Amino acid sequence: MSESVQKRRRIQRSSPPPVYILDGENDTYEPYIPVAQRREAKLAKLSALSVSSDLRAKAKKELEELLEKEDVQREEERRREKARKERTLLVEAQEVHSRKAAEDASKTEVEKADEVDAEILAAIASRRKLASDLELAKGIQYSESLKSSWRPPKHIRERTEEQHGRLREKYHIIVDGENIPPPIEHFEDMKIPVAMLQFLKSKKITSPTPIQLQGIPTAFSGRDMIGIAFTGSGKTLAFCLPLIMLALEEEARLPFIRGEGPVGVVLCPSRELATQTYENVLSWTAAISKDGKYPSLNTLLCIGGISMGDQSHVLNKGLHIVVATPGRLIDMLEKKKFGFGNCKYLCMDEADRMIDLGFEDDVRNIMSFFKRQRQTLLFSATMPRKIQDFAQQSLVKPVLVNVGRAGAANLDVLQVVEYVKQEAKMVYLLECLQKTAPPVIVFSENKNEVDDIQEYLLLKGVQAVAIHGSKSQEERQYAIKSFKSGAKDVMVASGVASKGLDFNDIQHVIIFSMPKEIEDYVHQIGRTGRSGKTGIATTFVNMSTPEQTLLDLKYLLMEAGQKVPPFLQTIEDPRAVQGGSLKGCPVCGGLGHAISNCPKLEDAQRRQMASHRATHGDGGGY
Ligand SMILES: Nc1ncnc2c1ncn2[C@@H]1O[C@H](COP(=O)(O)OP(=O)(O)OP(=O)(O)O)[C@@H](O)[C@H]1O
Repeated sequence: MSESVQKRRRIQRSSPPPVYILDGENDTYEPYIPVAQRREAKLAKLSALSVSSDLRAKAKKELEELLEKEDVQREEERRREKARKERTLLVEAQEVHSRKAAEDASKTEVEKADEVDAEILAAIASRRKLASDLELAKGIQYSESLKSSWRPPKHIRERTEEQHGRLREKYHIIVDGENIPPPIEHFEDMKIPVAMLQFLKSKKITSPTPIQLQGIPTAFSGRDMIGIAFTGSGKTLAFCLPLIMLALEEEARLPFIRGEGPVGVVLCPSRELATQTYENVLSWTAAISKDGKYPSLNTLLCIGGISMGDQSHVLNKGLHIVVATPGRLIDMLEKKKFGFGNCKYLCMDEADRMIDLGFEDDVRNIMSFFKRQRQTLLFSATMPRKIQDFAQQSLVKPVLVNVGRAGAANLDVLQVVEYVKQEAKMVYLLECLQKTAPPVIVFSENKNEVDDIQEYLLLKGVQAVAIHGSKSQEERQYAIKSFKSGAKDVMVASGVASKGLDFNDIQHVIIFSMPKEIEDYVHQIGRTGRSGKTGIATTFVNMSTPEQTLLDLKYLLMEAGQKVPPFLQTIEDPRAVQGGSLKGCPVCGGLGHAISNCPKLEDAQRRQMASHRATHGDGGGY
C-alpha cells in the first residue's frame, strides 16, 4: 500500500463522527446503532475477559436479552414520539376548526351574510379588465387622456372650482375624477356649430339637460367618462355630439376617402336602439352640413337583420361614424369591410348591459380591432356599483358624471302599483287603457304573453302592434314605425326589445308582468316622462311576483316619493328584521336585497352555463 493511501486512511479513521443537526434544535444527536452491531461489540468485549465458557454463555444470553429489551424500548419511544407529533398536527387542525366554528357561532346571521356578500363581490371584481387582448397581452396601459383641441370659452375657464361646484349642485350633478372639465349651462358656450344650435331650437331643445351640461364638456375635452342619468334625460345627444364634432374636425383636417374611417363608433345592445341612435346622428349631421359651412359626414348603421348592401354608398366613401350592435360589427370588422385603424372614439349606450356578462367578450373582441388609444364613454340610466368599479379600471383617468342615484326612477313618472290576479289581468288591462289617451306601451316579460296581449287587444278593437326578440326584423321595424307615426295606439313589447327607445310623448306605460330585475322596471317606466314631460306607469303585481322583487319595488317607490300601496307596505325586509344593513345591491342596484340574493347574478350564471353548454357542443345556446 502506498504511503499516500495509508495517510488518507489514517485521516479518514481519525475524522470525527458526523454531527447531525435536526431542525436546529437537537445538536446532540446520537446515531442509531443496529442491535447486531451492538451485540457484536459487547460480545467482543466479553470474550476479551478471561471467564469460564458457562459464565460467558450466561452473560451472553443476559446481554442479548438486555439489548433486545433496550431495542424494544427504543422502538416504543420512537413510535410514541411519532404519534405525539402526528397528534399535535391533528389536534391543531381540530382546534383551528373548532375555533372557527365557535367564531362562526358567535357571528350574527347579518355578519355571516355580509361575509358571503363580500366574497361574491370579490369574485366578481376579479374579472378580466376591459381592454383588447393585444393590450392585455402586451400589458399596454395608457396613463393620459387623449388630447383635444376644444377649450371652454374664456369666461368659463375663469370661473373658480367653487363656482363649478355650485352649478353642479344646482343641477344635482355628482362628479368624480381628476381635473374635471367645467359644467356649461348654455349650448352657445359649448362652441357647437350655429346650424346645430338652430336645429336643436327647432326641436325645442334650448338648454342642455344636467347630463349634457356636464357630459358634453367632459367628452369634448377628450376624457373617458361614465355617464349615468335618468331615462329620457338626453344621454344620446351627450355622447353623439362629441363624436360628430370629432369627425368634423378630422374631415376638415384631411377629407376621408374610400376605405378610410370611421372616427368613432357607438355600440348599442339592441338593433332598435342602434337604429334610433343612427337616425338621430343622421338628422344632426344633416343639420350641421346644411348651410355648407361644415362638411357632410357619412354614418353607417351596422346591425343584424338588415342587408349591408343597401348601405354600399356609405362604404364607397370615407366613413366617419358607425352605429352598431356588437355581433354585426364584429362580423364586418372580421370581413375587413372597414377597420378601426383610425378609430378614436368608442361609446357604449346602455353600457351596463353591454359590459355585463352577455356582451363582455364581444366588447373585448371589438376593442382588439383598435390600433391605438381611444376615448371610451359608457352611458346608462342604471349602472350598478360593480359595473362602475369594473369599468373604471378599464378607462383612462375617467370622469364619472352622475345625475341622481344610478338605477333610480325618473321622478317625472307617476308610478302606480296595483295588485291584479293573474286571471284578471287581461280584462283589467282594457280598463287601464282608459286612464290616458294614446300612445301607450304595454310590457310583458314573456314573448308568448306579448302575442296573447296583442291578439286580445286586436279582438277588442284596439289598434295594437307587438315587438319582441322572435319577430323578424321587418315586423319589428313595422311595429316601431307605425307606433311612432301614431298609426297604432298601443305597442305591446318585451322588455329587452324596446329598451332605450325614445317614442314621442308616451302617456302611459303598463307593466303587465313585473320584471324580476328592478333595473328593467326602471328602464320600462322610463319610456314615459321623457324630456321634461310627465307620464304614468301602472304595474300589475300578484302572488306570482317574487317577494324580493316587490321589496325592490317598495324601496324604489319610497325613494321616488311615490305612494306605496298597503300590500307593499306589509312586506318586511328580512335584513331589517335581522338588524342588517339596508344598502342597495352592488350588482343590480336593487334596494330591497343583498348581492347574495340578486336575481341578476342568477340570470348571469344561467347564461354563462348556457353559453358553456353551447361552446361545448352540449346543445342549448344563448
Ligand atoms: N336638452 C334637451 N332639452 C329637451 N329635450 C331634450 C334635450 N336633449 C334631448 N332631449 C329629448 O329628450 C328625449 C330623450 O332623449 P334620449 O333618448 O337621449 O334619452 P336617454 O337619456 O338616452 O334615455 P334612455 O335612458 O331611456 O335611453 C329625446 O326625444 C330628445 O330629443
